[in-house]
Amino acid sequence: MADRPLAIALGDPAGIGPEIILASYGRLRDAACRPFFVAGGEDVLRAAAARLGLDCPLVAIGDPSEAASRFSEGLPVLAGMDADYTPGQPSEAGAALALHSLAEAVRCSLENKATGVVTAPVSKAQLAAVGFEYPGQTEFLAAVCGLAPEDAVMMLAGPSLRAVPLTVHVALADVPHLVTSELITHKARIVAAALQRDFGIAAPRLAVAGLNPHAGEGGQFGDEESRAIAPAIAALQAEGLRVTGPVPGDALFTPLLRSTYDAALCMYHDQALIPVKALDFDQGVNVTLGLPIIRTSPDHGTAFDIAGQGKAEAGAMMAAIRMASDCAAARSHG
Ligand SMILES: NC(=O)c1ccc[n+]([C@@H]2O[C@H](COP(=O)([O-])OP(=O)(O)OC[C@H]3O[C@@H](n4cnc5c(N)ncnc54)[C@H](O)[C@@H]3O)[C@@H](O)[C@H]2O)c1
Ligand SMILES: N[C@H](C(=O)O)[C@H](O)COP(=O)(O)O
Repeated sequence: MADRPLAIALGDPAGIGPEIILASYGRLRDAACRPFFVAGGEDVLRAAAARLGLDCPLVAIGDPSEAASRFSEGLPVLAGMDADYTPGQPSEAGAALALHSLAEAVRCSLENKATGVVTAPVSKAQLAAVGFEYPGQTEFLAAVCGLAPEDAVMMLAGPSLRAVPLTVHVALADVPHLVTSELITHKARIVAAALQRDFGIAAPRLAVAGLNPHAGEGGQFGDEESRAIAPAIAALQAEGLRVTGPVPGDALFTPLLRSTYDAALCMYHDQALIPVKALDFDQGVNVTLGLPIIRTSPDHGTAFDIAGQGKAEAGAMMAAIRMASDCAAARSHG
């Protein structure tokens, strides 16, 4: 089923999701990329196109199986879910649509009607206001796939760097207690397997960051390196994985060191995400590793401050669609 489409989740309709989806369709329609459809939001997308003067025909579909044959006619949109389009003004109705669209896109993928999910940005605060019980979509995806939260691994990937946060949507004060050998070995194994399966890297090289300045300076600035990180690296090496570290966080992203690994395993959210967004913001992709389904997302958020103004760059959304398409190809050839 080479033309099984990707399912796009609309994201928060008050954010830049609608406009970057429309722009991505315009630029990818004739590219060597898998066809895709949007799970709901036909009125939202039509209003966004009108506001921004985008010439993007929409095609209402009743089932994902119609998407591939109609993709050249217009952007296929699964009928039946909608809300008002009020860019920059998030609402509970918009958050509810974002949640329905996400759930529907994932359902299509789990039922093999779609080949993977690309999620446009949501607001975690807005989702929480309508009862979403997860800190982020990564944790939601783990749950709907029947996995534990630590089995779904966030990776940010751009042309310059792939980086994985060991701890994700938690307070910085909680990080030292969450850095354990068990969590490091667990996530490193998932990353290595996913780099093989989805990215075609036969023998992935991982570099593991330290938590403290100078990776602890021999214990002077903290014991997480000696207590948890170094033992985890030794255990992974004993399994035959190509793992180095603990590497001081301020050295890990120099151009020279970046050339020595395929992914950096970082200890906390911003240690991993700052370098990717600094180097590759317009091409960065958030990909969830370890799931039975493919899931990618642009590396940025809802950008309510610029929504509906024609200022949003669609590069990261296009990169997310392309990466999902490439991962699907890698899995079908694996
Ligand atoms: N993939 C996701 O679903 C995702 C990712 C990150 C943050 N978020 C959510 O987004 C909301 C806002 O988060 P934030 O303000 O920290 O980050 P943000 O990425 O939304 O915005 C940060 C800055 O980057 C700009 N920006 C973002 N995307 C852009 C684009 N494509 N083109 C041009 N400029 C762009 C914004 O205007 C803003 O100045 C939060 O509620 C957060 O939960 C969602
Ligand atoms: N941590 C991500 C980022 O800052 O880019 C973002 O919040 C998305 O997370 P989910 O994919 O888990 O929603």
